[in-house]
Amino acid sequence: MDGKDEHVFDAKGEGGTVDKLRAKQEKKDMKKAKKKAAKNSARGSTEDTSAAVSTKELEVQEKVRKLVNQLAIRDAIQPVSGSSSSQKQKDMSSHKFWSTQPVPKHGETVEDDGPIEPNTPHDQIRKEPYVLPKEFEWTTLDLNNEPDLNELYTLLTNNYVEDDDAMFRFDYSGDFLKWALQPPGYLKIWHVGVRVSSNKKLVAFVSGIPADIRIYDSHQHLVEINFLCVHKKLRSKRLAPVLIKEITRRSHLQGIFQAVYTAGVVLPRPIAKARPMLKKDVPEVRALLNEYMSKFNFVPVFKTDDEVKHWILTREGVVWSFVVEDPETKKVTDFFSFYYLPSSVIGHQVHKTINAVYLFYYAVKESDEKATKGRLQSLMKDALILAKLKSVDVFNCLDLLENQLFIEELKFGPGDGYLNYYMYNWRCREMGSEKVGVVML
Ligand SMILES: CCCCCCCCCCCCCC(=O)SCCNC(=O)CCNC(=O)[C@H](O)C(C)(C)COP(=O)(O)OP(=O)(O)OC[C@H]1O[C@@H](n2cnc3c(N)ncnc32)[C@H](O)[C@@H]1OP(=O)(O)O
Repeated sequence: MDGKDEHVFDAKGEGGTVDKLRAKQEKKDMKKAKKKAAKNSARGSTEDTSAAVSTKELEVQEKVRKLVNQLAIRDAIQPVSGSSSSQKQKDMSSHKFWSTQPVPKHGETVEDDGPIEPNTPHDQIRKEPYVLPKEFEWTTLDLNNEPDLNELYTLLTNNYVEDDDAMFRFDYSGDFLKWALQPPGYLKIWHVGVRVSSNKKLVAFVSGIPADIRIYDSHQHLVEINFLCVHKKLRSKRLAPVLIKEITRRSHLQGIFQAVYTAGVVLPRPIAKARPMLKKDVPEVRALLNEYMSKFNFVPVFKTDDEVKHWILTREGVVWSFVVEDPETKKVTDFFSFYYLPSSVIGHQVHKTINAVYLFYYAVKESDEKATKGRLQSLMKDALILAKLKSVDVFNCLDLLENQLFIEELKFGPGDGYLNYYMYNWRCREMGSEKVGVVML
């Protein structure tokens, strides 16, 4: 790492609440966009004039972009094919890091399921953190501490996942991050950050949360890895492998040797019957969800009501859940949920944010596919209407669970990318997306 990096990180203190930081970021983006517009203006018109003249045109362009790009970020995470370097599958020998890890190799045929390497005995697990380049130091973030949360928000909002054209970047809110990273049983030591030693600026992060998963017939208590992020100015310096090794070490110390991660992306019932899920619905929703999940091969196992309360129950501005109950028995028959994850529009003069929601967990209770299809279509229509009422621009979903039963009929625009699901230190047979029930944030 050369001395230039330290210079770059002579950051001014970035205090304030997450909202203030967001406003500050928007101001910064606006300034940048204006500068860019002035630079691009062929006639050399002033910044204000060029903005005024192009506003209408930009709005039209934006509408089209919204439609075309609603799935672009997902594609950026893991595109199917194409010419950009991020889209190419490297051969195993050129994966300097991944070729050393217990993961199945490209092209390997897997016929049986099980760990790839045995658990390391506790006394053989490295006790000291991995060594970072000398300018950096490890930090454990405390997300209940406002400054730590703000720093994480700032790092991610400026450096996390973008689409290929660098037009949009995920903008996870502080509340969302707390929800995603503090489920029941979470461990602070799995919120791993890297700071510049000289000025303590947070420049990289990776997180783990505990999760229970069933994959085929195997129930596992494992770690779910997410929010791996390295500051843009520090890319391609092999910091990511050190972060991954460190979160692996911290998982091993807790006796956990498997991980899951992704890389890359209504029936004739009126809306009035899909009422917000209440605390009292938690036990029924848990039972319904676990039962519904039994059809799939790779699913979360909600062991306690607390987990359902944490993950599914509505938190305004983060996640919404609705249940349908039988008017006579008052039993919950179906439920669905979606989470709110806006994307920043990078450097645009007019539009700052795309308000997007993503379909999260749902369950329906029907005996055959035809009935399930009708039921799901009706439920998802309700979900779309409810999202619209919340001023959402885009409703996204993947093609996992039974989403194929409504995607076409409800006119979802197809994406052309895939979100790849991975298991660490676990070999298992491949499965189609219709067998996947795990939804990751
Ligand atoms: C038992 C417990 C186990 C726990 C651990 C389980 C595994 C968890 C795995 C992590 C799950 C994360 C889940 C999420 O959060 S997915 C979200 C990932 N984050 C982003 O896309 C945000 C924007 N990008 C960045 O911040 C950086 O580009 C990142 C940090 C992604 C890489 O930084 P950088 O660009 O500066 O690269 P480098 O020079 O340091 O390192 C290059 C090496 O890193 C490999 N690489 C690149 N991207 C990813 C990626 N998304 N997953 C795994 N590996 C990745 C790459 O193939 C190469 O290795 P190899 O090809 O030479 O071998």
